[in-house]
This record gives sequence, C-alpha cells and structure tokens, in this order.
Amino acid sequence: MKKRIVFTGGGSAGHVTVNLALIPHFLESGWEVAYMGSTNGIEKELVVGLAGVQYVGISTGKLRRYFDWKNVTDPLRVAKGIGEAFLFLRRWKPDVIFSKGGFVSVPVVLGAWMNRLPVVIHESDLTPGLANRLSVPFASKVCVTFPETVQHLPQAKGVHVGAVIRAELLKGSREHGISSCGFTPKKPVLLVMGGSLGARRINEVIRSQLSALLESYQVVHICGKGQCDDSIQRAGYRQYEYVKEELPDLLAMADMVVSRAGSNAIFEYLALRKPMLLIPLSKTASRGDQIVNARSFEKRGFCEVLLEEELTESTFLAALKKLEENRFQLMNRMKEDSHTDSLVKVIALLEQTAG
Ligand SMILES: CC(=O)N[C@H]1[C@@H](OP(=O)(O)OP(=O)(O)OC[C@H]2O[C@@H](n3ccc(=O)[nH]c3=O)[C@H](O)[C@@H]2O)O[C@H](CO)[C@@H](O)[C@@H]1O
Repeated sequence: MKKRIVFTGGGSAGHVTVNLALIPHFLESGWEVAYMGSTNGIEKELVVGLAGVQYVGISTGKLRRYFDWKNVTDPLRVAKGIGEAFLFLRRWKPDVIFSKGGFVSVPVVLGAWMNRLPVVIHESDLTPGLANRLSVPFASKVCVTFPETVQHLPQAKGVHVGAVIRAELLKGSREHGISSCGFTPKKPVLLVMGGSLGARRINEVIRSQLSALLESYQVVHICGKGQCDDSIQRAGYRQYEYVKEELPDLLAMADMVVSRAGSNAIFEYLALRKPMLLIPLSKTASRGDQIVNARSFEKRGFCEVLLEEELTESTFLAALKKLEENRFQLMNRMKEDSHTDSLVKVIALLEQTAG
C-alpha cells in the first residue's frame, strides 16, 4: 500500500511555502498527498491545481486578542473544523501529518491527535507563533529554522533544520527577469517585497520617492493583493500584486532588496546572497515576530534594519544609501553562511516518523 502524508498550514504564504517545497519529493517518491487548508484562504489558491494533491477544505476560525463579533462564532467554526479533520483523517489514515502553522493547522493537529496519528510541526519564525504553540503538545517533533528557537520549545521536541526553500527559487534567470520587465541590464535593480499580504506604508514611501529611486535604480515592486496603482506608469518601474512563477527570475535579477521580514522570504534572500533592507511589521500590527527575525539577521551582519515606527521618506532613503554602501560586506558575510541541507533533513524526519 502507498504511504500517505497530509500537509496543513495557511492564512499567509509564509505558512504554505515550506509545504510547497516538500510536496514534490513525496509525489515523486510515490506517496499519496493531501493538503488540509481553509475553504477560502491563500493556501487554497496556491495548492488547488497542483497535480497529484488532494485539497481538503475545512472550517476554521481565528483566536483574536481584541474584540470582534467573530470571536463569538469562530470557536464554533473551529469545533466544526476539528470534527471535519477528525473524520477525514480517520477515513484516509495518513502515515504522518506535517503542520506548517497558521490557524487552520490547529483543528488538523487536534484531529490527528484524536486519531493517534503522528504529527511533525515546522516553525519558520524565531519565536513560535500561537497556532504552533497550541499544537506543540500534540506533535512528536518540531522542526525549526532559527537555532535559537529550540530554547522556546519543550526539551527533546525541537530539531534545528534551517530554512526549507523551494528549489525553483534558486534557479531564476537574471536575463529573463530583465527582459520580462522591459528593463535594461545596465542599471541596478531594486526589488521591493511587502510580504505575501503587501505592506501599505512601504508602498506609500516607494511611490512618493519613485522619481528619486529611478535616478539610480530600476524598481520591481510587489505590492500585495489589490495594492497596485495602475495610474503610475514609468520606465524602469514594474508593479505586481503577487508573483508565482515569475519570482525566481525577479529574485535573480535583483541587486538589492527592500522587504518585510517574514522568515521564509529573508532566508530566500540569504540563500541567494541578496543585500537586504528589512522593514519588519510593527509590534502594534503583529506579535513582533518579524522584528525578532530581522534583529537576528542584523546581528549576523546580513542586513540593514529600519523599524516601521521610524519609517519616513528621509529615513528610508538614508537606510537605502547605507545598504548601497555596505552591500558587498553584507554579501561576503552571507557567503560565509554554510549551505544547509534542510529539505533533506525534514524529509528524513517525516519518513522516519511515518515508519
Ligand atoms: C503579516 C504576517 O502575518 N506575516 C507573517 C507571514 O508572512 P508572509 O506570509 O509574508 O511570509 P514569509 O515572508 O515568511 O513568506 C512569504 C513567502 O511567499 C513567497 N511570495 C511572496 C510574495 C509573492 O509575490 N510571491 C511569493 O511567492 C515568498 O517567496 C515566501 O516564500 O508568515 C511569516 C512566516 O511565519 C511570518 O514571519 C510573518 O510575520
């Protein structure tokens, strides 16, 4: 009988991207693969249509730390999700469940535990997110990206594997990127990525400083869903809402990156040795995980950091100038970061857990 694996995770691309890196191996090795996600989240958009992957949508809800009427209905949706996950897992009987976090993963992990099925978790951020913290007691192992994260976990559960990166991201072509954007190879390219959900404030600063930026750079701007401004049409400026197959080429042609500090994205820049200016999501808009990620990279000499609270047109231009001046130093330090075999480590752990 074929082995079976269930992937779960969603809510933002960061909770899907590691799964997307792992799925091809299991398909190629003849496993049956199912993905349990929400009925309408970004995970559905990214996974439905992948050949060989069965998508199972379940009901889900969010645990909020602020008042919202949905706080009344969401626990019911989560309870429904647990029931749906339990029934699917009981019927499908996977050998192992891999959970990447995000709220949709909690009902799946609980459904697995109720069926006594083994769960392996993956945490991308330096400090574990709430969904993963709730799931840890029900998991046999927790794979982590940052070595420091092990100390936030119960003893013997944390395994440092490093960043799991989609293989195709490392295979982009600078020439393709430049020609698809209508750019010239003679001028440096600045890639601006606002995180998978976009970053309104970064978008505003880029637009207000566009003329100054275009004097020195060509700019590729990934703005986030619904956040492109089609009224801006300038030579050397290209906007995207969100990119899929174009991303490897855009990364390959970027000389420098301005970005949020989502864990997956920053490890992708590190793997590609891209000098980066990180503008982490503020503590008021999040649990502050991106600030911790960015500070850890800054300590290792991989990036420049500008906090959102300090982000103005002038601090942005000053930080970009500093990045330009230090870019070769940053690149040299990034070169020293040993290439990890994270993908292989996670696959081995999953195969071993499946028995
Ligand atoms: C607002 C929010 O909750 N952000 C969190 C979310 O960020 P977010 O979803 O932005 O996650 P990451 O930056 O970690 O990963 C984004 C992934 O999407 C990909 N990508 C991005 C843009 C695009 O157009 N195309 C594309 O493929 C990137 O290459 C990367 O693989 O998850 C991260 C990992 O847990 C956290 O650190 C962030 O704090």
